[in-house]
Amino acid sequence: MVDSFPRQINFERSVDRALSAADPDVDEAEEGQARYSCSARELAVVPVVRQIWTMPLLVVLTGPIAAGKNTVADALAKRLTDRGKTVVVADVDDVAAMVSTPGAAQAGLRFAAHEAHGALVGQWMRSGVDYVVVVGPIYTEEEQAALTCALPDDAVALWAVIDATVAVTFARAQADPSRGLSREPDFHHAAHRRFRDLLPAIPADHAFNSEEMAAEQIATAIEATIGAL
Ligand SMILES: Nc1ncnc2c1ncn2[C@@H]1O[C@H](COP(=O)(O)OS(=O)(=O)O)[C@@H](OP(=O)(O)O)[C@H]1O
Ligand SMILES: Nc1ncnc2c1ncn2[C@@H]1O[C@H](COP(=O)(O)OP(=O)(O)O)[C@@H](O)[C@H]1O
Repeated sequence: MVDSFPRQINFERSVDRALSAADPDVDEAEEGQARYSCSARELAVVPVVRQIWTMPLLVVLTGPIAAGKNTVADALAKRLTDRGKTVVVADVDDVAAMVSTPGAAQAGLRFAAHEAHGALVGQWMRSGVDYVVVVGPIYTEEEQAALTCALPDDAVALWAVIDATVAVTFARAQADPSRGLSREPDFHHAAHRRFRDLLPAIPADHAFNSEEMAAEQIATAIEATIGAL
């Protein structure tokens, strides 16, 4: 069973960082402005938030193979586009699939695919879209850095883990004839173990158990979180 464990949201870290950089005296000023309905600290947030919101919000969906990341990404994208938002969905595997036969892994280009994906996402984060939804096995610190190092300064990211037990993910993979490697027991279990071992180092703001929540429910919960930011 997987708990839902909200952790510190990166957005809050970004605002705090920007606030302290913007005005070191803001706490003192706040004292003198207490009679106004907006404190100096709240007023100082306005330009910071405006600066942050001129760029897309990044939503990162990671988790084990067949946990439901792509299904949730599609459901979230549909919900957002139904509200008139523009959404880019960028899956690491789609970039890895650009390496022709025998493929990225055999050619030793799996990590290069993460770096190319990071560069691509970095460019989309400088475009006029409203949301960039990233999907992929972004587990290690190096895989995380391949994504985050190309982001604009002050990019705001919400990280969500979509999780399920290996018994369930393996059954799902087995049931999908369009899958290749991930239907093989040894590969699937080793990849799942890698995720499980690295999970504590993933900067997850939320984790969702796709055995307990339908994809639509998970997408709704993520949409509510980003709506509240
Ligand atoms: N080398 C390597 N290391 C780690 N993870 C890997 C690797 N190769 C494939 N994958 C993950 O396996 C999923 C895709 O497998 P498939 O069976 O659908 O296709 S394929 O055989 O890779 O073409 C897909 O995960 P999901 O998107 O979660 O299903 C890939 O991220
Ligand atoms: N709650 C759920 N959320 C997302 N996918 C689910 C859920 N329950 C079952 N699934 C199924 O799991 C399978 C794997 O989903 P997929 O999105 O391809 O996983 P991933 O992208 O993590 O490899 C799909 O057949 C999907 O319909």
